[in-house]
Amino acid sequence: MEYLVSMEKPLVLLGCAYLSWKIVRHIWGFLNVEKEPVTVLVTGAAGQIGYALVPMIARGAMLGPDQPVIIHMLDIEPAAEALKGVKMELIDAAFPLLKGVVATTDVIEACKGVDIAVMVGGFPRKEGMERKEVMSKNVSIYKAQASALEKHAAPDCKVLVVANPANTNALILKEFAPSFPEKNITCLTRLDHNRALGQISERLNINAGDVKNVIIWGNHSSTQYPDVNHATVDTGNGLKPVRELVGDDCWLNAKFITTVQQRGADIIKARKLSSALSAASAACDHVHDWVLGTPKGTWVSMGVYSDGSYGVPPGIIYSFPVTCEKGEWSIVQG
Ligand SMILES: NC(=O)c1ccc[n+]([C@@H]2O[C@H](COP(=O)([O-])OP(=O)(O)OC[C@H]3O[C@@H](n4cnc5c(N)ncnc54)[C@H](O)[C@@H]3O)[C@@H](O)[C@H]2O)c1
Ligand SMILES: O=C(O)C[C@H](O)C(=O)O
Repeated sequence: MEYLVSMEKPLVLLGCAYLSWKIVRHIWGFLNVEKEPVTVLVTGAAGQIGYALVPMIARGAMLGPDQPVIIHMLDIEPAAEALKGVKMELIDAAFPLLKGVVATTDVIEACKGVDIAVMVGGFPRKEGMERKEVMSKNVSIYKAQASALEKHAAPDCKVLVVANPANTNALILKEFAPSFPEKNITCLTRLDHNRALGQISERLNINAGDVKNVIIWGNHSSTQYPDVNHATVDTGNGLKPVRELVGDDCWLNAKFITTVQQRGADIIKARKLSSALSAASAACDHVHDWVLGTPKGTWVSMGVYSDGSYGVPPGIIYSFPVTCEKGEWSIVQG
């Protein structure tokens, strides 16, 4: 009884604080007060992915339709003119959410105060190459840019590495920016995740939005393992396992897996250039879910720092199923 009486006051105070917070939020929304802009860095912004990505960010596809943004774009000197052109086009598109654009070849200016860094700068592979073959060129970029990010970005900056080999570049960034929280450095395997959703939806002739909970395990390379063992389809009449609906384990265990593993190479073969619009879209999905949260009952794939889950050696960047809440990812267990 005494215990309950002693708890009464703090509970009432907590209740009042919660109510006041709800009222302030309500009035804030009612007055339509604009949010503070979030600063997003895109490196390699004059390249193919950059060109597809920056308008998506400026339109709210990454951080939501009510979140103003400032975009910092970095590229190297030979691409400076092209970068200037991208800036001109961003201005010409008159995006209401876009509150500022910086286009620069100076890595320090680019990294200053950024809240989110999407690291696309680097060289893509050509037809017939594996992604690890661009390692010697690209890894040195990530060594050099790690310390600029560490020194000049916002302290809680979230980093998404897109440039290949993505897991390795993210690991290098983590090694060379030791004060960055490990949780803040991730790499893109959402493109592979979305490709898996796309293959299932094509096979079943349904909308990709009705398929969920595929998993990409491992590396953004041909060794990745696309897993449908827990994937489901929303049939409109409850969730059904993908395996049951597809009803063809031979396809799921062979062709489906190699198609997802080799999709990047197939696109290079067809386009003579590596994937760009799907990569940009996946980068938006990755950051969107990381910052704004994954829907209830849904996980996504992200290349994250391994904590030893599932027997994966700790300290490497590995793609796991994750859920996100309040800007933090956690590996789905079990
Ligand atoms: N993880 C994924 O799912 C995924 C998907 C598609 C592409 N990629 C990779 O993304 C990278 C970019 O692809 P792209 O098609 O946009 O290539 P791109 O060649 O069209 O553009 C890359 C840009 O990076 C710039 N750059 C080079 N060095 C730089 C540096 N030190 N700092 C800043 N910018 C620099 C280049 O000048 C160029 O403008 C490649 O490594 C590609 O393989 C990854
Ligand atoms: O395949 C590539 O080299 C580009 C990218 O990693 C992709 O998966 O499309």
